[in-house]
Amino acid sequence: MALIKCENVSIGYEGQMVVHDLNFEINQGDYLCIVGENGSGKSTLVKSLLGLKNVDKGKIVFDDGLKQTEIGYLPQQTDVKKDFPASVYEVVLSGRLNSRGMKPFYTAEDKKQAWEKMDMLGIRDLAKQCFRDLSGGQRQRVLLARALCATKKLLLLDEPVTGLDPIVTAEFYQLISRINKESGIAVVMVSHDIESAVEYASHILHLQETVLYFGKADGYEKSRAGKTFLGGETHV
Ligand SMILES: Nc1ncnc2c1ncn2[C@@H]1O[C@H](COP(=O)(O)OP(=O)(O)OP(=O)(O)O)[C@@H](O)[C@H]1O
Repeated sequence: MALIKCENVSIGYEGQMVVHDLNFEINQGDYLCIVGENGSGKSTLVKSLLGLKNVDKGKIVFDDGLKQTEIGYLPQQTDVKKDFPASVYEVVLSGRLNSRGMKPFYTAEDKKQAWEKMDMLGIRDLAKQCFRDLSGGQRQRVLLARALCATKKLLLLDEPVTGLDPIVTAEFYQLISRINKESGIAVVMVSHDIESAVEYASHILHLQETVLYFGKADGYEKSRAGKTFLGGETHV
């Protein structure tokens, strides 16, 4: 059973459709990269997957016990307050907010999860440091640990490597790949880095108003959309 199934989904702003007739699904353990030109509707789709924006037509079905509030989300860097005056530990722990319900304090389990995720991402030593003093790569690890605190099933990452240098970018991709393979958490990543998308992802969703390609990553290179996009042309 799919974790998320989009059935004939159209989404727009004030009646003006940005994407239409989207059909695709995300299953447990998948690593889906959403690619497409600037303005093709990737972030709009992400907002709807997170329940922050209603769809205008069709429906998004959540299954396999996944609740929308249990998606671990790593936002675009432009949406992150980089001067946030909190420690790394506090930022990671805040990933537990959604699962806490109305409880006023973090539980021992919340704290255990935060330390576990920091260990998993190799950032335990940074726990007491202020988030705003970190490098871009360290900050992304912290935000990834926070996203992991929020989910057991699905990570949603919106352009997570923007602004990172090539070495840190490669490390970040390997980290995501390891989490996906070892813990079976499904990954949905919006990316402009099409070559890495094909290298690491299991599936590709190419958007341009509608779905130009949805399927296995290894079939994408041979598809018309893939050949054009990978070849550097912009329109299919
Ligand atoms: N709040 C909004 N109100 C009106 N139009 C919007 C709003 N947000 C986005 N749009 C429009 O929707 C279209 C899709 O934008 P979106 O940000 O989803 O694209 P994207 O594929 O994520 O782009 P990028 O690759 O540049 O991040 C664009 O034409 C954009 O101008």
